[in-house]
Parts: sequence; structure tokens; C-alpha cells
Amino acid sequence: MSNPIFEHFRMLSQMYDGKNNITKEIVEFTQEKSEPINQIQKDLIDYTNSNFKNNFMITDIGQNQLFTLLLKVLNAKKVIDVGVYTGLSSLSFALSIPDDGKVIGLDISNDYVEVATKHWKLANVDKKIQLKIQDATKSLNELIENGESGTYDFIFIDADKVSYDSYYELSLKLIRPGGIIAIDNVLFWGATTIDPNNAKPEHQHFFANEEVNEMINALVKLNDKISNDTRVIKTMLPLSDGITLITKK
Ligand SMILES: C[S@@+](CC[C@H](N)C(=O)[O-])C[C@H]1O[C@@H](n2cnc3c(N)ncnc32)[C@H](O)[C@@H]1O
Repeated sequence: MSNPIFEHFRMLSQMYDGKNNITKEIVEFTQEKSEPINQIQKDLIDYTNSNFKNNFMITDIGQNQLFTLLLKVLNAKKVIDVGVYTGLSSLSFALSIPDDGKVIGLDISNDYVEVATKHWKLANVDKKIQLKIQDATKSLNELIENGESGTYDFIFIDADKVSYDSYYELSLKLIRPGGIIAIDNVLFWGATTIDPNNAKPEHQHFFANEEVNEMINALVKLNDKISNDTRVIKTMLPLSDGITLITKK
């Protein structure tokens, strides 16, 4: 897998390892002091890190600890995972919901299904996860057409950045009153906080790739839209690569 965009992302993720001026040691400290993840979650992280060059895509431990807490508080039974990858977020969701709960996992790629399902089976939660492999916008529209609007407790958005606005609008339809939508990568290694026209020389690398630029633009627009969106209550957390939590008014 020598996709040039992956190499660019790898460089960015290495440069911004101590994200948001919080050192790696501090981040690890917060994770150690939080609800522990289980051995299968740890194995899945290790397996992904050792076997996939695009391992920067996996959610981190702190995010999954947050999901565990939020799902318990919400008494969640129905969850949508928009962007499954090797299956960590779906695994965390499935572990946090009751036996009759369900996680709808949406991904466009078959490349990671085997790894994901293997770990879901090992954790004995595979029956709670329903995977749909096609464009996530199409899947979200299908859920709406199936009459599932207003029935989901939690929706995590972590797939194609340029499509985030569509995911957001469709999620607003699918989420129940009091449910939470979580949007990942809202900081994008800090790029969304920088004005490209006044970027310092050390930040120029963010805008050096057209495809990455398109993603940054989409995220900047969505961050602005959500911050002015009177339909919702929101909070942007500098956790991991930035995560915005949203509930409908
Ligand atoms: C950042 S990863 C998700 C990480 C995952 N949530 C985790 O916990 O590790 C993004 C995923 O979105 C998928 N993806 C990209 N474009 C998509 C699209 N248009 N529809 C559905 N999935 C898409 C990719 O195949 C990739 O697996």
C-alpha cells in the first residue's frame, strides 16, 4: 500500500505525535487513569499497528474510553459507526451495549473486514454488529428510508472527511432526542485551526497536497457550520485529533 496520500498522512501523524501541546506522556497518563480497555481491544490495536501502513486511521484508547462512558450514560442500544476500518470503535460500542443491542458498522472497503470480524468474534460480540460495505451516505439514507429516523442513541462519524457534512445531516435525522453524534478529526492535526493564507512556514505542509486540502476545507466549513447551528448543542474536545459531541436541542 504505497498510496502517496498515506505517506503524507504518515508524515503529518509523526510530526504531530504530541498533539495539541499535550505530551504523549500526559495522554498516556490520562488513559492509564481511565476505564481500562480489554485484552481483545489491545490485541486489535497491536495487530493494526503491526500490519497496516495506514494505522494512523485507528481511533485511540482515550476515544474508546470516552465512548464506553457515553454509551453507558445513554443506556445505548442502537449505535451507528460511520467508518469501521479494522473494527476498534465498533468493538468498543458492541462491548458497551446489551445483548439485544445493535451496532450498524458502515465502511466502503472490504480490506479490513476479516481482521475486524475475527476480533469481534473473539470478544463474543459479533452478533451485535451488522456491517454494511458500501458508501456510508448511501447506507445512512437507506436507514432513513427503512423508517429508522430518531431511533439511534449514538452515531460516530469517522469516514470520508469530504462527506462529513452529509453524514452530519443524515445523522441529525437518525439520532434520537437526547442521543449523541460524535465527529472525529475536527482538528485534523491542528490544520483546521490555521488560516491557509496566513500559514507560518512550519505549517505550509498541511496545504501542500490538493486532496488533503479538500479534506481540511470540508472540515473547516463543517466546524463553522456546527458552531453556528442553532438546532444543536455541541462541545469540541481537544481529545485525540479533536472530537465534537453534539445533541439535538
Ligand atoms: C479513520 S478510519 C475509521 C477508524 C475506526 N472508526 C476505528 O475505530 O479504528 C476511516 C474508514 O472510513 C472508510 N471510508 C472512507 N470513505 C468511505 C465512504 N465513502 N463510505 C464509507 N466508509 C468510508 C475507510 O475505508 C476507513 O476504513
